Amino acid sequence: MQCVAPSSSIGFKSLHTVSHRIVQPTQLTVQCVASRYDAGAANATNLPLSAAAPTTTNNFAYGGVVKSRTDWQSSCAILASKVVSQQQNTEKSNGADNITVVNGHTSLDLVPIDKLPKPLTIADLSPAPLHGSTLRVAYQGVAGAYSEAAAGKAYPNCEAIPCDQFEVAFQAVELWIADRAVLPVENSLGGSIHRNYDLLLRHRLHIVGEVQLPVHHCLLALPGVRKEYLNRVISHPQALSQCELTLTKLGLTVTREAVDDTAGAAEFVAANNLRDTAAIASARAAELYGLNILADGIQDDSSNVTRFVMLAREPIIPRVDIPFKTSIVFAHDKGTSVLFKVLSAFAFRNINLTKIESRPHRNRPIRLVGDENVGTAKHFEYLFYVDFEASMADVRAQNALAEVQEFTSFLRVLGSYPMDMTPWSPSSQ
Ligand SMILES: O=C(O)C(=O)Cc1ccccc1
Repeated sequence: MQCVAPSSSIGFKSLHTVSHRIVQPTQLTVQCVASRYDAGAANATNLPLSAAAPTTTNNFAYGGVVKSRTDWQSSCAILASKVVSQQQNTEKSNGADNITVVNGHTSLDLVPIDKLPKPLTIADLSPAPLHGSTLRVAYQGVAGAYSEAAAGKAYPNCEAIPCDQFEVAFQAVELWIADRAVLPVENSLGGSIHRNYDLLLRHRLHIVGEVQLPVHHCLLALPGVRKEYLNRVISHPQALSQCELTLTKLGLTVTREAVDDTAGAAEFVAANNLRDTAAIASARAAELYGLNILADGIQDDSSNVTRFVMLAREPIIPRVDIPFKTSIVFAHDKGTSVLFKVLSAFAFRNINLTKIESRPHRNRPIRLVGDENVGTAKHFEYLFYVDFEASMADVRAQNALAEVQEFTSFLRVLGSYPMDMTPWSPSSQ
């Protein structure tokens, strides 16, 4: 995996003077910092993309399974037109003048059979980047963040693009600066990352994949610093909570401070030469920012794993020949036992649920239930996020969702995507 910013927008500045503020949401820029620590890390220490203002897209107007199906149909149509144009090219190549069309270029040379372009398979039918062949994957954080590792696991030869906020990673995809965004959504120790679920709703990106990444935390400090010198530990809030017990066991009952990402914490310690502060981050972050590993594997549970989802502008075509998962979000409609009815729609079809999560419904916080005799009862309104093990190409899933729609006031399919089936092994990530 490469860790570079798009070359058109790279600017070299010193770590202390660089400004990477975006003036308008439509003018995302990337700046690359020549590393103070070592020349080899220069690529890896790109300053993240940043944004001035969050978008205010209202996804509720867009929600609904019918709309999502329409989306699928329109992307199928686009992809079908790609296939047709490929067929037309092939037909051209079989024409009387024997001109072969290879990757859009015509050639009068005879091409050996093994060099002919391979036919498209269903796996090719995900939108390809328009500029060159390297997939650009936006993640929140700086080089050495776990999200960067997740991007590399999902797309081994990708170009990872650091962003200073998740909002920016989303916008980078929406504005075609990146092809995918990677987003941590839940952790085996810390539970769901709620803010990121809210982001999924506020944007129109589709989940096109997932990866589960074993997370191995290290306690990092400047060379020569010992545990006894520390009076502060900084990291991403999830990392701090995943290491809480171990930190206490190590005698580190010092102040904890939350920062945006683990590798950013390591970079901060190094850049500011902080001899009283340690960071919780990966071994790779230690290497990149010239820090020592004071303690290795400090997560409270060795089976610490984080689930990330991959987001794209277009959905992928769902398949039934490999295990697929589908993620949906819905809101209650009027009536009783709505959640029971919704979950039964899956249970009766033997569709396994892998996740259910409720979040307060921000746009409609309260539901009034009138009763003339007693008064007006008020309930909180919730959005429910459900993941189930079936593809949207599976008729069981289609029927279940048609039924779910009857009981819900809002339903959106966030994506139907291949399940991460890699064997589980705690790693040294
Ligand atoms: O901060 C990071 O490195 C992230 O990618 C977020 C995160 C934090 C802790 C565990 C997994 C992911």
